[in-house]
Amino acid sequence: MTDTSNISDFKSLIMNSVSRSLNTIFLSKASFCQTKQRLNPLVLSGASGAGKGTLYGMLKNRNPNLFDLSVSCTTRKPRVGEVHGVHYYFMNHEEFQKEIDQDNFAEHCLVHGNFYGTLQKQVFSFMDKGKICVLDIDVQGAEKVHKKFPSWNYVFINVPSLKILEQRLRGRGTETEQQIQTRLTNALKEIDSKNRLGFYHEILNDTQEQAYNDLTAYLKKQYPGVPIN
Ligand SMILES: Nc1ncnc2c1ncn2[C@@H]1O[C@H](COP(=O)(O)OP(=O)(O)OP(=O)(O)O)[C@@H](O)[C@H]1O
Repeated sequence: MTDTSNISDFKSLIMNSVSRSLNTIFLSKASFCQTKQRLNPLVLSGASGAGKGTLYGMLKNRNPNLFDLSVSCTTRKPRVGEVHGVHYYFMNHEEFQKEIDQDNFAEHCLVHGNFYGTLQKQVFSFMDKGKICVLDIDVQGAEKVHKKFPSWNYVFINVPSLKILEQRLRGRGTETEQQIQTRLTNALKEIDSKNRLGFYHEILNDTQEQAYNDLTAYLKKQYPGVPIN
C-alpha cells in the first residue's frame, strides 16, 4: 500500500514538474511572439530615376535593423557580378511556373520573355522578424499587390518635373541616350497610372533631406510606436 502510494506520489510529482516546464516554455514563447510586432510592408513606386533607391538607402542607413529590401525572383540569366539571393533569386522557367501555379507570388510579370516576381513567403519572413519589408516595384506590380494586400503601405516617389528627372538620369550616368528616352516616356505612364489608382501616398523628391523628412513623417503615422530615424 505504502509502495503504491509512493509511486503515485512520484508520478504526480513528475507530471506536475513536466506540466510546469511546458507552461514556462509556452508562456515564454507566447510573450516572445507578442514582442515581435508584424509590420505591414512598404511598397515604393515611382519613375526610374525618381529616387526610390536613394530614399531606401537613407532609410536603411539610418535604421539598419528595421528595413529590408525584398529580393525579386527572375528567370533572366544573371549578369556579371549579380549574386543569387542578393540581386535576384534566379530560377528556371519550370521553377517559376510552379510558384505561379501555387499562387505564391504577391505579383509577377513577363518582360521581354523573362518572368519577374515577388514571392509572398519572402515578404512574410521579414514580417515574422519584426521588419518592414520594402518592395521597390512599378505601378503595374503594385496594382496587383494592392488587390491582394490593400492594407500595406503604398508610397509613390515623384519628381518636381520631367526636366529634373532627365537631369537626374543623366547625372546618374548608368543609362544610354535611348534608355533615358524610354525611361522618360515610361515616367509619364507611371504618373498617369498612379493618378488613376489613387491608393498611393505621394512624396515629392525635391531635395533629398526634405523628401526623407516627408517620407519618415508619413511612416511614423503608419507605424505608431515604431522608432524611425
Ligand atoms: N532629391 C534629389 N536631388 C538630386 N538628385 C537626386 C535626388 N534624389 C535622387 N537623386 C539622384 O538621382 C539619381 C536617380 O536616383 P535613384 O537611383 O535613387 O532612382 P530610382 O528611382 O531608384 O531609379 P531606378 O528605378 O532606375 O532604380 C541618382 O543619381 C540619385 O543620386
